[in-house]
Amino acid sequence: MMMQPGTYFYHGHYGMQRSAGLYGSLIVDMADGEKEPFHYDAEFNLLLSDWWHKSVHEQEVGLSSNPFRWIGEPQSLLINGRGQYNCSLAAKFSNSSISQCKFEGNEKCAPPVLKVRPNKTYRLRIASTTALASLNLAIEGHKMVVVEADGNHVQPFAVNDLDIYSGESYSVLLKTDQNPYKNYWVSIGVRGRDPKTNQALTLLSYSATPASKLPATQPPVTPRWDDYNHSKAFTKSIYALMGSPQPPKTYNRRIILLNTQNRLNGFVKWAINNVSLVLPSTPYLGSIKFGLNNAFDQKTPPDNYDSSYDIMKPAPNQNTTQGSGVYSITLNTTVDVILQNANALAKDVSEIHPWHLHGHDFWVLGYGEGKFKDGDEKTFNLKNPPLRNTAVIFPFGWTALRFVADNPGVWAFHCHIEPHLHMGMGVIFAQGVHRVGQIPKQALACGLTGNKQN
Ligand SMILES: O=C1O[C@H]([C@@H](O)CO)C(O)=C1O
Repeated sequence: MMMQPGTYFYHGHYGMQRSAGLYGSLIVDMADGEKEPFHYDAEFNLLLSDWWHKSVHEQEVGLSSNPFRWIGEPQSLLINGRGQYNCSLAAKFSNSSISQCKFEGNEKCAPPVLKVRPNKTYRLRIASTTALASLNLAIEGHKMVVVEADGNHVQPFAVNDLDIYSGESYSVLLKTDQNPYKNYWVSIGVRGRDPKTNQALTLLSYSATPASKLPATQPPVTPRWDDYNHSKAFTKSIYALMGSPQPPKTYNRRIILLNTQNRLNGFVKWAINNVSLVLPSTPYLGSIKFGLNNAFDQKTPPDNYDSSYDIMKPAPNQNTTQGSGVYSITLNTTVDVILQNANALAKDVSEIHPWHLHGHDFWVLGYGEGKFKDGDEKTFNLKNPPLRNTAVIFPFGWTALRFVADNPGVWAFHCHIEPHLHMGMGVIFAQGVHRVGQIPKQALACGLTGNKQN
């Protein structure tokens, strides 16, 4: 497979392996002789994540229990797998009840310091593999120019801070044009949920200044967690770089996916068009290729939801069904997906969900408030929508995506919040499976395909 140059990461996808720490960065460089459409002198790579003290096993058991036990907010935010718990680099500025971390240098938990030379341009590659947290990153005294999103070039734009949701990646350019005799805070905080987690902090440290010299200033303050206008303003500033592939002008099939939080015999679930995803024990690819119809439930999930459903209120009937969630898509057709957010179980609550598609990029055609309705497609951006593989839905809103089903296989499309996927928040797109060649033996090893050859 041809890999598109850019900033990516990999992770385990079985159970909640990603929450347990099974992930890493994956950077694809430009081919020899090819150049990025922007210049930089050096780069840093920041993979962001969140961390709980409770084991992932205990988290999974809690989520699958009746009564339901939610995982709560993370104990730490991590930068390249490193973070602090009961001390903070910036304790004296942020919260007097926590103590200031004392670093001697080279501690395992110490975050990586970004050591820079003055008057250079640095590329920061930033990716988020958090289990839950939506994040905001800011660098004291420095603007960032966004140039890449999920491996695709975007129209450069300058920001003071950047929102990043689980599953996403960005590259930003940073000019080291400030006083080189000072160090500057790099701060990461939680967005979209009432944060109970300390900021993650590290330093942008100019070569003339030792990293041990902490700034005397307050680290950048993360925008209020529920200031969604701030998040929307950032998200809606992202456009494809001129010359990027444009979307087809029309679609063959439109699938509207209602996102709801539900109950099932007292268990708490998430469901899409009232189907809560349960992954079968036989992997889909082999069972579909070999026509093993009893390997998973063959019921086709609906392409839409009941038009009388009031997305602004808790559902009158909170029950959901469960299923294998497989949408069969005709190969090489254009599919529009409208992700429709709604009120969760509790009154006046609707959360952010970053949706991630395997096997494809999609164009993000637009966002809207309330319920998607006929005529809203007139607001779609068909000229320069960004190509991405992850896009958020905001509380009580919708997000419209378009993709061409040109990659034979079986692909998950799911909320990238790990506990939400575990609770059923995803669907499956199957396309052109007869065109898939040899399936690796390991991918047939379990369930009904256990002794299949192909
Ligand atoms: O899926 C979730 O469950 C909890 C809460 O809704 C019920 O405890 C929460 O904050 C989620 O995101």
